[in-house]
Amino acid sequence: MTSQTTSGSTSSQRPGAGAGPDLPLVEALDAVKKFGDFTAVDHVSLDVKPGEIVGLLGANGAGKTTLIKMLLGLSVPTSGAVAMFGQAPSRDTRRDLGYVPQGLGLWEDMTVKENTDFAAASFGKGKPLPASLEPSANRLVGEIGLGLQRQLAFHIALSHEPRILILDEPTSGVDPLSRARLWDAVHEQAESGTGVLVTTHYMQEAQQCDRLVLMSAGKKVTAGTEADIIGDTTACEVDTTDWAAAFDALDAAGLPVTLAGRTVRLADTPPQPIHQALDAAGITATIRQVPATLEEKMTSIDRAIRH
Ligand SMILES: Nc1ncnc2c1ncn2[C@@H]1O[C@H](COP(=O)(O)OP(=O)(O)OP(=O)(O)O)[C@@H](O)[C@H]1O
Repeated sequence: MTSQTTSGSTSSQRPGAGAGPDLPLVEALDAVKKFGDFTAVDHVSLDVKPGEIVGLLGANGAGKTTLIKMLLGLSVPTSGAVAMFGQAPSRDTRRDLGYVPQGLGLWEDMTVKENTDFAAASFGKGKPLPASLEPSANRLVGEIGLGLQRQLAFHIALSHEPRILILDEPTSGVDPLSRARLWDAVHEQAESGTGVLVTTHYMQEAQQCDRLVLMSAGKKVTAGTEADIIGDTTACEVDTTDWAAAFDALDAAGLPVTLAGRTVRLADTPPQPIHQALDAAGITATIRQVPATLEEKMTSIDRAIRH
């Protein structure tokens, strides 16, 4: 890694000067961020290479946004290093960055067109509004719906053709159709070589990423492809005519039972305690061991850490 921490001396490299196909566009190496005695990010390493979509997952407060702010150069690591295009993040490196923060970062008292014009002037290039935003061009951003606001923030983030796109929960509060469209656009970007780092709470979105990094309480707790993360973890599916009674009995026994439709499932639990709880409640059922889903694996990792 050729970077310095954001507080370090300047690099002789220009943004992207050494960025070959496999060199990271953004990178954190053993990054730590403390707020007083509280450690929000605890020795986390992560990178995003051209053309890949990396999903950053974790419950509220896991440290995702704090890590992103360090990668962007908006917050200085307490220790460790962060780099963008092989050098310390700066105003210069941010020219090749598209960033949609959780709060969207739009000027609400300016019109849609004024927002895009302002961004185009700042970056020295821009793109015309897409057809879906054109009818709202002269409306104040504060007066259009959240879905259109998100589309606008995404359009602005892509207008200067960034080499890295960082999206902090880009689809929260967005309807399923708009979410699917946004993900189409994310894939299109990645196929053209842009690296994408995206935080999300939605497992269906996590499954669209090439690699995943899961954070919990500031730490990176697992990373890899969906298959790497699930590994050989299994879940038990309970086949019974009375799924509601089975659910209640397993829940009362303190087992980690969930419902997928009407299918009763228990992740990371051997069949024996399930049989015992069902027998005790007088419920006849067949138990099948099946591969765990990504969500079940994530939940079980998180539960193990918290206990
Ligand atoms: N400036 C700050 N001062 C003190 N604590 C902070 C500060 N910024 C973040 N934190 C704390 O650091 C922890 C991580 O916050 P962060 O926003 O990075 O989590 P997150 O994973 O992005 O969560 P969410 O999904 O809710 O956005 C939280 O406990 C938060 O309260």
